[in-house]
Amino acid sequence: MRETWGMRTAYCVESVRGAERALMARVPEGALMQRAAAGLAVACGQLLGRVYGARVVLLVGSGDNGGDALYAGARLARRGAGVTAVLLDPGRVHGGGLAALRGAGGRVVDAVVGGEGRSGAGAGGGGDADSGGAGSGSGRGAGSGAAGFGSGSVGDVAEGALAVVGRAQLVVDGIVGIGGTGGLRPLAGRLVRAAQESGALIVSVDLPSGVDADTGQVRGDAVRADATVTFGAYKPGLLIDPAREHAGAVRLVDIGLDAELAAYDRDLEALQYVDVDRLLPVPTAESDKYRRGVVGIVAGSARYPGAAVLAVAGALRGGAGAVRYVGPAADAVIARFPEALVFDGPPAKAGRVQAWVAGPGLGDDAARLRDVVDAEVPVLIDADGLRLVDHAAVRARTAPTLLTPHAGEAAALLGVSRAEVEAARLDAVRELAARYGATVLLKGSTTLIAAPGGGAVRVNPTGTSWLATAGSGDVLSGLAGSLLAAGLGARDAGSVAAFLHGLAARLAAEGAPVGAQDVADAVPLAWRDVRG
Ligand SMILES: NC(=O)C1=CN([C@@H]2O[C@H](COP(=O)(O)OP(=O)(O)OC[C@H]3O[C@@H](n4cnc5c(N)ncnc54)[C@H](OP(=O)(O)O)[C@@H]3O)[C@@H](O)[C@H]2O)[C@@H](O)CC1
Ligand SMILES: Nc1ncnc2c1ncn2[C@@H]1O[C@H](COP(=O)(O)OP(=O)(O)O)[C@@H](O)[C@H]1O
Ligand SMILES: [K+]
Repeated sequence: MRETWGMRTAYCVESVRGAERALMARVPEGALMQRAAAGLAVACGQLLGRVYGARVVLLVGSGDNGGDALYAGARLARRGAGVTAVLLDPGRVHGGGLAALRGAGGRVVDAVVGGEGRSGAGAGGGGDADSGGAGSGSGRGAGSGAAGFGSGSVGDVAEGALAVVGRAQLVVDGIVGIGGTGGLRPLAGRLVRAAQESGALIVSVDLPSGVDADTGQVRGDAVRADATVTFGAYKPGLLIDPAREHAGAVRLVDIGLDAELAAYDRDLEALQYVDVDRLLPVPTAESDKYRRGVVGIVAGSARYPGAAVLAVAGALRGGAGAVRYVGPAADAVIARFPEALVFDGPPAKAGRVQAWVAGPGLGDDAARLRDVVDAEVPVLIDADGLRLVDHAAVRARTAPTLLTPHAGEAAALLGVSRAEVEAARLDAVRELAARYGATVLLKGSTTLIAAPGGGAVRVNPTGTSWLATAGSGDVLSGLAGSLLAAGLGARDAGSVAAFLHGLAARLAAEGAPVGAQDVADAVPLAWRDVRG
């Protein structure tokens, strides 16, 4: 799935809403929703393969997210699909959308016992009756919602609603989009579970209902979709776990928002192949090993010599002209990489170095680490280095600093639990960068890179869980340090390293387990893939 166009960006809800308001002032009423619904219907059609005769069920919430689902359902019904809308809050439903669906021959059932008939539809799903909650214009019905899903306090899910969901081929999740707060409410949860158990394809409208659009957090139940069709812009939650996992394959539908979004700061960005290609440090005719950069590696110990070897392995593939290893594992390093320069004295006396990597397998060697932190060149601190380092000394540094914690190390730095970091990665990486005045690369299922001055957080698009293997973080450290030595800024070095590292793991793994050395060995393949 190689993409040749540039940076993928994501915007928070506030920015999307602002851009939408500006655009809506220039286009006919309802035009944006029609664009969204058209894109949604096309995506559903492609997933179904054959629309004619397909059984499609729309889970329709009380806002415009439900409106999108209804208009898309109308389009599918006109192409011959059997479409049934399940209204979660029959008293509050997008009137124009409901009328469109009915006009196209779609059926309507109420989700809740007692709500039946208020939308003019019994559980059996007769579609001809008039809607109690729906007007014919584009606004929403104005019912009280007293017996509705929104209150979350009514009785049972109607059997008829569960039955249609159980028979669906495709379920469209229009429960809630960017207007949502918290996880799914109980009745929605029941219907979603039924959809999940039915084995139907599930397509979420704009976002999987129940996830936090801005942060990727999931507080409670949320839809697990096969695909999500999002409108105007990616939202951060679509790119960050745990929400990202809920989204399935994400498709962006252009509704004409780009020009308006240009007025807003991006919250998240993901480098693509072309961006990485532009950043890779390629030698020129004037290059020599010093001009290409020397990266110093302070890693490994008598107990963990392997970490030194792996960090050097990463560094040799990162574009620096020379790798200088400083520490007690020189024999192991030389045995594997005779091209490495080695030294067993203090880093300050090791000779010329344009960037340092300190920490993998370091044990308790705080003295060597201190030397590195005092150096006036870019420094990457990882693993044991993060545990040993003097926080005030990091904050006092003037040259770029890149910290590369996994969730456990980030949790220790922040004084919270690992689970809290994993649940709220974006907050954690921003907070760490601000607290330490350093660029922070937070590793894990979603790797994020934040700069100390704020601005867009980078998210790595190439990650793969094959990387969850001992020592692969050491390879990443060496790789990123090498890119620092070659002259990249800390944010670029971290994000390019993560991109190459993930790609290397994919290329090395091809669906089978790999070790950290295999990942290092495949970095040149990743490099060629990017340049090719
Ligand atoms: N603006 C535009 O130009 C365009 C917008 N578009 C579309 O509009 C969507 C935004 O629509 P929106 O603003 O109406 O909000 P929306 O996401 O439907 O939800 C709000 C409703 O949900 C409810 N609710 C809240 N939390 C909930 C929960 N956890 N579980 C269940 N329900 C919950 C809440 O009700 P209440 O809390 O009062 O019960 C409220 O009524 C956007 O995502 C995109 O799909 C596209 O058409 C493109 C053009
Ligand atoms: N579930 C996962 N999905 C994708 N990448 C992962 C996952 N788990 C770990 N990784 C990646 O694997 C590497 C592991 O690094 P780290 O935790 O430092 O391990 P080690 O200390 O053994 O080298 C990191 O690049 C991290 O982003
Ligand atoms: K949704």
